[in-house]
Amino acid sequence: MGRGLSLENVGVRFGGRAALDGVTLSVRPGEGLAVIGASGAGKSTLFRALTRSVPLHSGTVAVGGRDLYSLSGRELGAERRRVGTIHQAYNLVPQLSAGLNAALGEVGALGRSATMRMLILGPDAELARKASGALERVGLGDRVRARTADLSGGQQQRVAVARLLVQEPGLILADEPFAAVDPVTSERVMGRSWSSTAAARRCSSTCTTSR
Ligand SMILES: Nc1ncnc2c1ncn2[C@@H]1O[C@H](COP(=O)(O)OP(=O)(O)OP(=O)(O)O)[C@@H](O)[C@H]1O
Repeated sequence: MGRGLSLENVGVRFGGRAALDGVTLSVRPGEGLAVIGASGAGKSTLFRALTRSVPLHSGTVAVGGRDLYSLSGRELGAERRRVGTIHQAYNLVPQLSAGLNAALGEVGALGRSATMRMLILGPDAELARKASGALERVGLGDRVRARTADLSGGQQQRVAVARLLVQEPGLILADEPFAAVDPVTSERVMGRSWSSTAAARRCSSTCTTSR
């Protein structure tokens, strides 16, 4: 497939035990896919296979028509900028405001000195607008200046989603992005921020959506 995500016969083993075996699926641009399964079924392992953080025992993972596991370090860096991920640990900076945390989504595209300037002086007007727009989309438009540590767990999780939206990734990979968010809010955030397919709206566990 030209664009989107495609897995063919993917297998991952830990110490000889199969955590994934023969996983084949594809997600076209604009589609969302939720992966739901029992504890220990391999959802997080699938997420790690999609981010190339575990070696494959078999099969291929292609993103945008390119085999993810055959990319060089440099190519992978460029590819990672197109792929946004949300982990179960949100990795926010608690002392910084929600707005600045959301703006940090842009860091991959900024150089080191521009990042330092942003941390010292704050984001420029355009990035600040982008960050508050993303916070608005996750229902936190009124908390842009709030210290992230003072937000609830679910609000912090939404800040992590906003940071991802700032990246404007071509592909979003998320491992339980709404574990700490109530169903009504997660439905609203999904509806505003992600692909509006029924599958994406139902996504509550590990999910992928590509645009
Ligand atoms: N680093 C590892 N070393 C050894 N075994 C592992 C490792 N990571 C995962 N596993 C095993 O792989 C299987 C799948 O684990 P995984 O974390 O992917 O499950 P999950 O579906 O995400 O579970 P949960 O919903 O409980 O988070 C489990 O049997 C687990 O013990």
